[in-house]
Amino acid sequence: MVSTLSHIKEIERVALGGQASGRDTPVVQSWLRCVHDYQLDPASAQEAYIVPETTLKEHREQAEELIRIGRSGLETLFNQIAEQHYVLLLSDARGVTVDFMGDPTFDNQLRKAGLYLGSEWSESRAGTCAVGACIVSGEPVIIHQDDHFDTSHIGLTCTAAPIFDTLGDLTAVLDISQLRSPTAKASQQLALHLVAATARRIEFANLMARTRNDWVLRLSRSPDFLDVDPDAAIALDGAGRVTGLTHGGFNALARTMKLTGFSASDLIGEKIDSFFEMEIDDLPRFMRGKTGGERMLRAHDGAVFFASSLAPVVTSRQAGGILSKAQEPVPRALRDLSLGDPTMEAVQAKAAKLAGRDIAILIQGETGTGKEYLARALHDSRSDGGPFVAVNCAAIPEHLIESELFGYAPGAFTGAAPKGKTGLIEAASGGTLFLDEIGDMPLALQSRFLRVLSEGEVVPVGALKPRPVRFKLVSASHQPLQSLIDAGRFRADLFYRINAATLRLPPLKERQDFAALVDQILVRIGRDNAETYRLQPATLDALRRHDWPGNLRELTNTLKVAAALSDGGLIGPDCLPDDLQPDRLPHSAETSDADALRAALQACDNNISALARKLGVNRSTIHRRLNR
Ligand SMILES: Nc1ncnc2c1ncn2[C@@H]1O[C@H](COP(=O)(O)OP(=O)(O)OP(=O)(O)O)[C@@H](O)[C@H]1O
Repeated sequence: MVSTLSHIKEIERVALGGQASGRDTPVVQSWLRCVHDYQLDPASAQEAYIVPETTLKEHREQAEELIRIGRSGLETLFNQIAEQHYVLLLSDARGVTVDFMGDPTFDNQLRKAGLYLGSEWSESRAGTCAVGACIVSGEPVIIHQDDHFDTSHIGLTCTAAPIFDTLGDLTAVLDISQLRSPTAKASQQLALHLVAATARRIEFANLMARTRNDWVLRLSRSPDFLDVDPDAAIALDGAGRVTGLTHGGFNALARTMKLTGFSASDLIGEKIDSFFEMEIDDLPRFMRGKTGGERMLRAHDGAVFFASSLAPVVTSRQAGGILSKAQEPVPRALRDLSLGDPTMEAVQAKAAKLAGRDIAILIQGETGTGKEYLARALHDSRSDGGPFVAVNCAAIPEHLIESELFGYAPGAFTGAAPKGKTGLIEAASGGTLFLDEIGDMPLALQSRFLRVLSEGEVVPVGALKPRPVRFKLVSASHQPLQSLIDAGRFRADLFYRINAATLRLPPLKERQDFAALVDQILVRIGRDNAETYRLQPATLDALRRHDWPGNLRELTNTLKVAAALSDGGLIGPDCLPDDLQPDRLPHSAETSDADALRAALQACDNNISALARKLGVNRSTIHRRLNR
């Protein structure tokens, strides 16, 4: 084994841009994050950290279902490896070990080494380690002996694989570790294979437990293990839309689309026939008992899989979208979010699960898609209340944003209020801090904010003492933060802190519940004006044809104006702005040709005004069409 000193020197050399001697790329990347992002010092050894009993209880409660579902997989794995003196850790997405199996004879040594229940293996605390590196990269990884950053851990060998939930978010990490191991890293390849296979099985068990009302399509490249240990699994609703998937399922679908840079949640709601040469009615064809040949399934990119389908356990569909895919009740504040759009239903189900948890949420979506609306709904769903403080990082001038966010001490600078000022971060303590357009936060403030998140304290400008703060963080951005990171304008470590889970709002023009949304907004406007509004069919047609670059905000404003211009609450197309005016008759079947137009006119006793009223267009439009 290498000496402590040479290990420290190697990390320092790598941090200064030097070559690493035969290290794997994930190890080098993690070392660089430790030095540059978390400012860890390789020369200062920190023993493993075990969280206090009460904190562990909270983490275990949050991971309770996963622990239950994963238990049999963990036991099987442990039986395979216990003789080699491996221990097994299941950590949550924050790196805290919530389940553990090891040989009790070595309890003391294992506890001291941090291979124990409650140990925290986040990268920012423990330095390069398998659990931490796996949380950051989302990939299986071996961190062997002096791959570890901290010299306290360089005796250990640790191998970890991620576990993703059915909507594609990393929810846990499975790790197996040994106190002592052969020097060669290659000795751990079998361990890597075992953790990755167990993680895959846990994801599958989780998908099966959560999608009892749906079909499950299992896929493998070979027919032999298709029914017992498939490579991938995808849950589908009665209309053939994706409602959940394992990580293997995500990879399989992503490969058929030949797309990169998108996440599993982008695939939720997509129809299965956009990936494979099959319809929903073909699912029974792939059930058990069919021959291998009958179960072949071709993807649109030409790849061939063996497919096996499982019918829903409960066939009655829940009406109204009030129950999420996991059959958890959706809190009242989140119920209005989707009126039948599959993508929004997935967002709603995910939001319902996240709302009560202390998990930092990032909402992505074009301008006006309802990011703040969703942030507030998440806040209103929490039983512990507290203030909701919304800050638009793009709207505050750069020279003011620091004092606005952090506050300042009395006399901190010329022109400051004599009593000082409480910052918005502190004002959100006990509630929710909503940071809109977080991509516009200046870089220097990003580092300060990162410290607030890691230490749970805020230091106002000019103040000497930090003040404790505890808030739920919801951030939003209309720009893809990954591209800001690539451009050096956003810190990657802050990105990981604010983005424990992502909710992605679809643009309005892609929503399938458009008409219901229009109705809902009109009911709200009607309530404010003590009026009842109705739309002429042609008005809805015109609304549907518009592109809505301003999304829900533009739609809400358009409907407010249209309601104000309506006569007796009936909204005709003439109440819409110029760019939405139908310049020709609607393309409906009855009016698309001359015969249909004549028939429609006759039905109105050849009264052009009556036909124009019925179709919701101007009389001049009818005249123009008749002339043509
Ligand atoms: N689910 C919804 N149902 C009805 N109206 C909504 C919904 N979501 C948002 N709105 C309305 O759309 C408008 C824009 O919403 P919001 O401000 O939340 O969007 P945003 O994405 O935060 O916008 P920006 O990117 O400009 O900050 C608001 O008037 C809001 O009331």
